[in-house]
Amino acid sequence: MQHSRHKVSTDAHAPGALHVQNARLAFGERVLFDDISLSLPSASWSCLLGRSGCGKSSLLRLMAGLEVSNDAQLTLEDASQRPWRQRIAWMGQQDLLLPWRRVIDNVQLGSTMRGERSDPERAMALLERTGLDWAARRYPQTLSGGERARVALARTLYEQAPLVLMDEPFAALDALTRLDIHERACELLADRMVVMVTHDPIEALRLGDQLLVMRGSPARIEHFAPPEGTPPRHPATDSMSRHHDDLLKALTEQTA
Ligand SMILES: Nc1ncnc2c1ncn2[C@@H]1O[C@H](COP(=O)(O)OP(=O)(O)OP(=O)(O)O)[C@@H](O)[C@H]1O
Repeated sequence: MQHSRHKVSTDAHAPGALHVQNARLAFGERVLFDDISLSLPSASWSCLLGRSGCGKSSLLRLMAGLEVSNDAQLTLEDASQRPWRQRIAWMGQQDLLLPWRRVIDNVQLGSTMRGERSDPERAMALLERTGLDWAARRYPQTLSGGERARVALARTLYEQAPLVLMDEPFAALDALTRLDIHERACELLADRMVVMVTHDPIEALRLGDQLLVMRGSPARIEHFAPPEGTPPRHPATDSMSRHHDDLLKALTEQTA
């Protein structure tokens, strides 16, 4: 499959970069993280990894404006100074497809829920691009897990949001289906800024322009150099194996 992801500059000052600044989140006495700042270059994937419970999903939710703690803060800013909250799409581990709506109606769900006019032609074009045009009139429960994940991807793309936040979106899929959806997601999201939480180092090494390892308490973010080459990188190369070993070491090392 062809994909159009060009080499991404991870220069924080590159035009179009989005800056996450002064992120802080505490639940009562427990400070999950404090003063985290990072930059998301335009048209790039940033993969967020770290031990279970370190705060990855919480940081993502905070970016999406979904975090509920009273002690939470974060600034999202780019050169345009336009507000970001309305320009974010979310894709989680559960596909959340409504079983009583046909696939094409699930793709257009966002506009339906906002009371906006739907665009069935665009929804259909997205289903074609995810290889699911044949399933447009079907109901979600008649599809496989991988097909449902592709519908969820089409629904995310339908939103046309420049920032896409993904919380382990492919975790429930088997390894081969995951490799296939990596290729599709990489091509289809090539022009977006993606932040993806994942537990899978291979997934991060395959897709990430930027690898962010979260660790410590309160958690900090450390940058881990991605393998050479343009995503989606082939999973079985010497370079991938080396980076995999190093990334696992970084993930399992205790911080001082
Ligand atoms: N609303 C909440 N109130 C209190 N504690 C919370 C709340 N939400 C999350 N936490 C705690 O914050 C910590 C971080 O949770 P979070 O889901 O962000 O971790 P994570 O790194 O995504 O973990 P995992 O990889 O297991 O999904 C956990 O210890 C969790 O119990």
